Parts: sequence; C-alpha cells; structure tokens
Amino acid sequence: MCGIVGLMAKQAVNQGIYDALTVLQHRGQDAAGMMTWHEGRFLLRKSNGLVRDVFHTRHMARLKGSLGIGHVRYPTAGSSSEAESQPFYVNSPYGIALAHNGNLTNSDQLKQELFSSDLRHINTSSDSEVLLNVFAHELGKQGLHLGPGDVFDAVRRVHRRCKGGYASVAIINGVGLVAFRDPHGIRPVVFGTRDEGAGQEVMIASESVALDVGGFELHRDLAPGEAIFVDMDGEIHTQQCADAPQLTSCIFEHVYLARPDSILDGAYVYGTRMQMGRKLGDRIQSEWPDHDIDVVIPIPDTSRTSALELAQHLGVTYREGFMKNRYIGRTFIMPGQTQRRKSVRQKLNAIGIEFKGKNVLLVDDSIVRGTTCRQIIQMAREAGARKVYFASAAPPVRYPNVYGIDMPAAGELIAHGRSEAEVGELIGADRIFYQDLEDLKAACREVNPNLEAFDCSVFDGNYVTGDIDDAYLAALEASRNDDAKQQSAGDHALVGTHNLEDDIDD
Ligand SMILES: O=P(O)(O)OC[C@H]1O[C@H](OP(=O)(O)OP(=O)(O)O)[C@H](O)[C@@H]1O
Ligand SMILES: NC(=O)CC[C@H](N)C(=O)O
Ligand SMILES: [Mg+2]
Repeated sequence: MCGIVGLMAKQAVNQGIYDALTVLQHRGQDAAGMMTWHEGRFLLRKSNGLVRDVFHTRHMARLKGSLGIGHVRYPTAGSSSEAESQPFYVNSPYGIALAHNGNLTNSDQLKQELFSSDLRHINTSSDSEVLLNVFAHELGKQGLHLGPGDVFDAVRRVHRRCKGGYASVAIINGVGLVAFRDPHGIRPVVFGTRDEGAGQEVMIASESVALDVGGFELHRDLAPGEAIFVDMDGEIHTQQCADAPQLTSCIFEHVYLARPDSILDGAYVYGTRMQMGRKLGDRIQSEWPDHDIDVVIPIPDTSRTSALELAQHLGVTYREGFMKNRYIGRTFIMPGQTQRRKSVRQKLNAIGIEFKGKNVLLVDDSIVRGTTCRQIIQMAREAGARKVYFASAAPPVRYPNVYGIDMPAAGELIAHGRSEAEVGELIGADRIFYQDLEDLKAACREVNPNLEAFDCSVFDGNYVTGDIDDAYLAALEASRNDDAKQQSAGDHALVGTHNLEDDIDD
C-alpha cells in the first residue's frame, strides 16, 4: 500500500506533489520519490527515507515543470533498496515514468515474457518496473502521435496481461498524464480538479486527503479497470478498459491502511471505522451481557475512531490510556520484526492512573503479527490493570496478502491456524473479542450501500484474482519471510542500480 500522486498544473508542481506525499506518508515510510517533466526531460529525485528527509531545497529547486508524479513506498516485492524506490523510468517508447501502488501476482511470468517476447530487460526485482515495461510495450504498438484512444487501448492490453493489484500513475513524455486501476479495483485511486484562474489543474492520488490538502475538488474514484488520461492542455479523458471489471476493493484499507479523513469508493473511512466500533460493541454486549469492563482504551493511532464509538455504544467510559510519541511512524509497515518490536515501546507509553485497579478493554483496529498487542497488554498489566481484555475491530488475520500489503508469510500471522481463544491466550489477554467478517463488510456497506463485494483475502483466504494457489503462497512465504527479506536487502544494496540515475547529487 504505497501512496501515489500525479499532478498536471498550470504552474510548478514540485511543492504540490511534496505536500500530497506528506499526507500520504502513512501509506509508505521506506522511500519517497518524485519525477517531474520539464521541456521534454524527466527530472528525478528518489531515495530511502521519509518525504521530509528525501527532498531538500536543492532537490526541490531542480524538480522543475508543471507535470509530475510522486510515490511513497512500502515494499511488497523485490527489496527495499533505493534502486527499487519509485517512480521508475523507461526511455522507449516516447519516455515514460510510472509510480505504482499494489502488487502484481504474475510478475515472474511477465518478466520472462518481457525478455523473451518483448525484448525488454528488467534490471531490478521490483514488480513495478515490470508493470511499467508491460505498459510501455503495449503503448509502443500504437505508433506515433498518441491520442486518448491509443492510451486506453494500451491499458486494455495491460489489464489482459497483468494480474494482481495495481493503481498506477504515469507520465508519457510530451503526451500527458495517465492513471489506471486494476479490474478488481483492489487498491484505491481518486482524481479531482482545481482552477486558480489559469485553467483546469488535475490531481490523481491514492486517497482523497491528498486532494483536500492541495485545494482540489474530489470528482470520484477511478472505477475498477478504468483509466484516466489528462492531455497536455489539461483536458480529462476517461474510459473503462477492462473486459469484466468488478469492484472488490481491499477491505483492509478501511480497517487500517487509509487515513480516516479519506473517502474511498464513496465511503468515508472515518464512518466505516465508527461502524466497526458499533458492530464490535454489539458483539461484546451479546457475548457478554454482564461484562465487568471499567474502561475502554484505544491503541493509538488507528483504532481511536472505532474504540470511541465502541465505548459509547457499550456505555463504558472511554479514556486515552496510552500516549503516542508523535515522532515515531507506523510500526506495522516497518521492514523487520526487530525494528517493529522495538518501536512499539518507543511509540506508546501507558498513563498509570488509567489502569490502576481497573478492568480495561484495549481496542485495536487489527491484530496481525501480534507485535503491538502482546507488548501493550504487558504494559497495561505493569501499569496496574486488574483484568486486561482485548478487542480487534477486524476479524482474525489468518492468510497472507498478495495485493500490496506486506504480509507474505502465513507463519508470521499470529491467528494463522489458531482459534480466537488461542490467540487471546498467546497474547496474554484475559478475554479476546474479534469482529465478525460479515459485520466488517456490513460496517462498510452502511456507509456506502453500493459496496457489494470486497477483497477480504487476509481474513477468508479467498483471492479475488483467482490465480493464487498453495504453491504460490508457499513460494511467496519462502522468498519474503522476514529472514529472507533481510538477506535480500543486503544483496540488493550491493547492486544499487537505478533505472534512471537521479541527476541530483545527494
Ligand atoms: O499485530 P501487529 O503486527 O502489531 O499489527 C497491528 C498493529 O499495527 C498497526 O499499528 P501501527 O503502529 O502500524 O500504526 P497506527 O499508529 O496507525 O495505529 C495497527 O494499527 C495495529 O496497532
Ligand atoms: N505497497 C506497495 O504498493 C508496493 C508497490 C510495489 N509492489 C513495490 O514493492 O514497490
Ligand atoms: Mg496501531
């Protein structure tokens, strides 16, 4: 779940893209990048780190042009090396730059095809470089003087070749800005416009919050399979490019990934999280009518919205019992388990008086590896809690994700192969409550009734693209478990080859 942004403006886009990336930072903390287009040239700055660390004044000054794309990365394929940060560039045809959120599930096969049939070499192990080259190859079949129809034809063929989750934004040199969303709409992407007197400006981004900050009016989400093309005059063209599009967006965006002030597929994430809190409150009430919970305490940050609603619904006092260090980012999207474990302690500290002698219900949005809840429960006990109950606003996460969330190894998921009660015991809770999957779906539908189906694979093991089997998952687990990733990080650091050299000194 990286963050992507594209901007076609009437003035320099560097600051606008920077601002958008800072509000999409929660989608990726490993690397950031920006590519602008100026007088027929692409200008690039990308590196490992947070947005504020990657772009210094000297980089910004050189990122000229009124057309650009940006990316914040949370790696789900390849390595976390700087060489695989985005955007990527390919010089033929025309010159194309691309940024991608999601994960291709057939990138190995595509890489082979690109080499043996399309005569294209992929120099990194990133699936995004594969996606860019498939798009480039298909665009190359259209000939010179590209129009909207040519771009859409190429996207149609990309959809036929690529499997998995992909929301992408690209610049075609001298032609315009393009974005497309996979036929299941797994990852989000929205677009909007603003006019500050010089004409229409267009922003495309992973989440509507980026548009809010830039003063853009949200038009809508791209539909699954749809593409948008903004020509050099700022004219917008859209077209459905998939043969059988079906919206099954990733429900985990609502649980954890997206910001609550974003609107995804017509549903306010804040609203869906509130509904999750209510449903979970109902479940606790019906399973345990004579509960002895004294206080409901959220695990900052993401669970706050649902925990507050849960407490109100249950009629129990809500208190902020953990203080969050605002300088530590999200722990779940950190690359290694050692770093994640250490960061929980750095990030959260208990306020003793909220725990002493009380029966507390701790609420989190989800339990994935169990890194957070194990330590938090221990902290609550050390702070003097009598009983510690734990509630998750999402159902048990039992299956790997293959569409752009870095949960590749079933063995690392605490609920994999375990009952709810077993998880409760393992994390040291006196009692555990999980959301029911049907209730989670209903929570989202209550905010937007048109949301019929979702990708819920991490909860039910049903992969909407239909191409995932046990052999695929076993190979993924072997290549991307925490140990394997650490090993490959070292290997790739040695290569360090960029597919377009950053022409700006560090
Ligand atoms: O079971 P785990 O593997 O620990 O994963 C789940 C936890 O990770 C996330 O928090 P994170 O710190 O990433 O971000 P937040 O501040 O947005 O809650 C999520 O909100 C849970 O608290
Ligand atoms: N989280 C994502 O969207 C990652 C995009 C891409 N698969 C990468 O690893 O760079
Ligand atoms: Mg959290």
